[in-house]
Amino acid sequence: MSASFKLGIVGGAGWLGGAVASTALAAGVVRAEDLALSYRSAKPDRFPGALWTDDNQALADRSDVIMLSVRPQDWPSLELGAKGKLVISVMAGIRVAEIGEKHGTRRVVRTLPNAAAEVGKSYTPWIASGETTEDDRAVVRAIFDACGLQDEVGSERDIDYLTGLTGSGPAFPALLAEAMMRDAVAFGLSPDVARRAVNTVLSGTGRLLERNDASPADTVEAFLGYRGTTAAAIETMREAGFDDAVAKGLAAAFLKSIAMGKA
Ligand SMILES: NC(=O)C1=CN([C@@H]2O[C@H](COP(=O)(O)OP(=O)(O)OC[C@H]3O[C@@H](n4cnc5c(N)ncnc54)[C@H](OP(=O)(O)O)[C@@H]3O)[C@@H](O)[C@H]2O)C=CC1
Ligand SMILES: O=C(O)[C@@H]1CCC=N1
Repeated sequence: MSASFKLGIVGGAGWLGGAVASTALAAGVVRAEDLALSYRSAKPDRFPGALWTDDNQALADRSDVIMLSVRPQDWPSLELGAKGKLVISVMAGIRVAEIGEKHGTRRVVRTLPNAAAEVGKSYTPWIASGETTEDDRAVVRAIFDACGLQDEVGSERDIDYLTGLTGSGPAFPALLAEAMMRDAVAFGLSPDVARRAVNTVLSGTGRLLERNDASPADTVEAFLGYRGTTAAAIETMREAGFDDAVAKGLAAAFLKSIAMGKA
């Protein structure tokens, strides 16, 4: 990877673009003076030393690496020529070939980070077009190593699947937490106590899994082994269709990602 590169984030005012910028700056992957971000509505007041612009072409012209971080429905109207430069997309659904064709480059990387990029804990799968160089790959690895873990995967089909599994992934423990919290409040706990309890369960579980790097099946098995309260709960949840609901949800996300690419 070249020692420094100029990064331009289209849609950098948004959630994910801002999260990647913040994490990449904190990790020293990019310097503030080499960073440009574009906005559409309001100019944000963050990232001192970086350039904010509402001119996407000016951003592209001053950047070596252009990250596309607008919502997929906003991408068709985005006017931006990248003239053979490295374009990294974080957009759900949009295919490598379409991105290359629209922006005039064959150096395209399609990634799918998640919201935990904000705290350096994203999982980011990615796939590169044929003309992407080893230096380009090093840039992608540097940015997304700073955001958490990254893997180059074998097919866009894998990206479509992982869009649900890990791109949407943080929403699923949040969904479980919301259901747990609603149950706790219905039981009679105060919302404050319920929220502290449930959030602590989630963050504590994340830390445990990270430290032990255990297989989830081993973790569940260890809890089932007590034949106590946890086994009573897990077996009842499974009988009520827990595993099936998860599989159906992931299948819906996979199909949605494919459909978004065809729209
Ligand atoms: N958030 C997440 O967890 C994840 C998101 N993604 C992908 O990341 C992309 C961005 O998502 P996210 O950050 O959450 O969405 P946001 O809506 O938070 O951010 C998108 C930003 O793009 C801006 N924008 C839209 N059009 C333009 C334009 N032409 N020029 C400049 N800025 C523009 C929007 O401005 P305005 O304020 O005017 O709308 C907004 O600030 C999406 O494609 C999504 O699929 C992928 C994985 C996870
Ligand atoms: O829900 C979405 O479409 C985006 C992509 C993955 C997470 N958020």
